[in-house]
Amino acid sequence: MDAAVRTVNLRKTYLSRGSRRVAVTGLSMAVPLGGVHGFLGPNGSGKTTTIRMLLGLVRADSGTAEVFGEPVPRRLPHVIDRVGAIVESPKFFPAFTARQNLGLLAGAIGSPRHRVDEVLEATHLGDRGRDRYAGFSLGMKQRLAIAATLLKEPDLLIFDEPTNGLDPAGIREVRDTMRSLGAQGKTVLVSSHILAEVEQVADTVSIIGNGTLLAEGHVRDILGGQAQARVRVGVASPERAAQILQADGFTLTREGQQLLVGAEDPSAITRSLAGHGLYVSELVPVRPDLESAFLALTADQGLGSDSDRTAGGVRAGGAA
Ligand SMILES: Nc1ncnc2c1ncn2[C@@H]1O[C@H](COP(=O)(O)OP(=O)(O)OP(=O)(O)O)[C@@H](O)[C@H]1O
Repeated sequence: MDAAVRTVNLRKTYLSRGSRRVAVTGLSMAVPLGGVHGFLGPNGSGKTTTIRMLLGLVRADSGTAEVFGEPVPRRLPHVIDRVGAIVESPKFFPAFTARQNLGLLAGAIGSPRHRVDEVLEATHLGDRGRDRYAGFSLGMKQRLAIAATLLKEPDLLIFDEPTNGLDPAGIREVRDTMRSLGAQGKTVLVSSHILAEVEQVADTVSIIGNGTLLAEGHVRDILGGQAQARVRVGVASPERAAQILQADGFTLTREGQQLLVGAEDPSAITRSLAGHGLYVSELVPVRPDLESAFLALTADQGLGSDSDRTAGGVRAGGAA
């Protein structure tokens, strides 16, 4: 597979208060070319450290990393023009308009002036270019940050938790922007600990915990591999229905008056119950989500034993 980013056995430790803290260990991951790739993990799992190593901001202890096939940091100067990144909140002048701020940046990096209007359009800020930065909502500020990374027409965009601190509307705006960049054929590597957010936008994901890879691939494959399809069944006599279904080999759990039944094909449930004179009033497939897959994966890793790593915890949901 051609990869925009590839790491092999990457390791990074920090010296902290006299002891070594392992941030990333044995991390081998690949980000395919084109589309949105979610980089998922709980707080403290090593996402920012990995991104910083890719950008040459932190040096790995061992292992290798490549961006567009070039080993980094050694050959980073050869590919850096193809990479745009937001790792920390970028600084803009509050009293300047969006267009003035981008114009300054374009001048500094040698991008042609017409790029300013193009990137404002690409981030749906075309009609806000003459507004002052100070009056922007958080979502608009973040989209302006994305606009700034687009000035030099990068092929790879790296966003570290780009929706942190945004309200649902801002999250949606940034998500739509990432989706449209991915659809244009750019590679967007976006880190997050908010699973619902990435699930809605990513084509592929890498999930890490404790600095190492837990799962990687297409979202649908990870969902398929982790969670059995379930169906919520409403029926007048749930107790009797549970007995019948269990006798027919279904696994299930009771939820009040309803049953959650493991089944790929809901019609198998109706067939089984109707055969005993029971008719369902409700039959709703429960979609397996990345959150359950993620929690199952990270639970195996004993996340939670290290108070530092889990200080922020895993935030599931939260997206609009
Ligand atoms: N400069 C540093 N010095 C010491 N330890 C650090 C440093 N940077 C990160 N760490 C530690 O390395 C581990 C990984 O941190 P990192 O920021 O890479 O994780 P993360 O997945 O990006 O977390 P978050 O979602 O909270 O940003 C954590 O235990 C963190 O405390």
